[in-house]
Amino acid sequence: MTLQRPPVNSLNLDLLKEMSKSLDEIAKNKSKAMILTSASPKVFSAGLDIMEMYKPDLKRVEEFWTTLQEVWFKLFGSNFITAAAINGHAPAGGCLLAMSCEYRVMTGGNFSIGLNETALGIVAPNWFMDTMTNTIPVREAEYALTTARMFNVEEALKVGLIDEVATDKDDAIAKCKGFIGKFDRIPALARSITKLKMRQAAIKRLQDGRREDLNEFLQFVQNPKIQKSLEMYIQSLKKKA
Ligand SMILES: CCCCC/C=C\CCCC/C=C/C(=O)SCCNC(=O)CCNC(=O)[C@H](O)C(C)(C)COP(=O)(O)OP(=O)(O)OC[C@H]1O[C@@H](n2cnc3c(N)ncnc32)[C@H](O)[C@@H]1OP(=O)(O)O
Repeated sequence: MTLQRPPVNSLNLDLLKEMSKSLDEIAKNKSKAMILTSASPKVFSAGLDIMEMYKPDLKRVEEFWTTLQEVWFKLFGSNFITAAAINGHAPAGGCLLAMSCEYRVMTGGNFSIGLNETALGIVAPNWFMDTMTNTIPVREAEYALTTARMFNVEEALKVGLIDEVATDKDDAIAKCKGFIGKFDRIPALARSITKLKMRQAAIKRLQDGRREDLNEFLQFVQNPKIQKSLEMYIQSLKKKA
């Protein structure tokens, strides 16, 4: 699955809906595996589209958040094998997508990956945190989340946020295929049940608290102080360009 929403693959409602549909198709056509990557030469995904949260239409922003939850359920909780070929920056929601896969290969270069929410004055939702603690040790996750740490490729490899480094996108995809090939001699049902048991607690936590999570998000986007911060953040991104 190749993310292709220039310039930075920010996750807006339309892209999330497309992803959700594609994940359904992959599950339905009984694909063995999926590799998630990006068509951009330098950004895997810039995370959630800030414009979806800035001065939002309430009905749309509710659909936006529930679709994001759905994409996470379908990706994190998939039966099929998942790997991410991370060929560029992966902040926040971009990092969430990568961590929701079972294996991550990142191309070398001046790219970064991490959950930077606290730097924006935002608290990452529990399921973002659960996805991180499913990937790297709890102590490292707490440190990274509280300090909004963006890891460079070497740091990400050292902490286990990524599994391998690749020279370029083709190499990243080849390495993801290498990971997928490891399952050729492992019974598929045993593999998928084991994966889902490992992920069950995080999945159940969001299933049980899904409405509450949505309400927290809706309160968050309607808070005037948050709106002011988002406005300043958007300006800072635009000034940079
Ligand atoms: C107690 C419970 C509380 C509950 C609270 C509930 C929920 C809140 C949690 C929400 C969780 C949030 C998750 C997120 O994902 S927020 C998004 C975070 N993402 C970022 O901070 C990344 C920002 N972007 C960048 O750092 C860079 O763009 C880059 C990805 C490193 C790529 O750099 P570069 O190639 O140099 O591109 P530009 O910076 O020049 O950007 C090109 C244009 O794209 C626009 N842009 C960039 N990122 C975004 C984005 N995330 N959303 C929308 N638009 C974005 C940028 O403004 C440029 O636009 P322009 O061409 O019009 O100037």
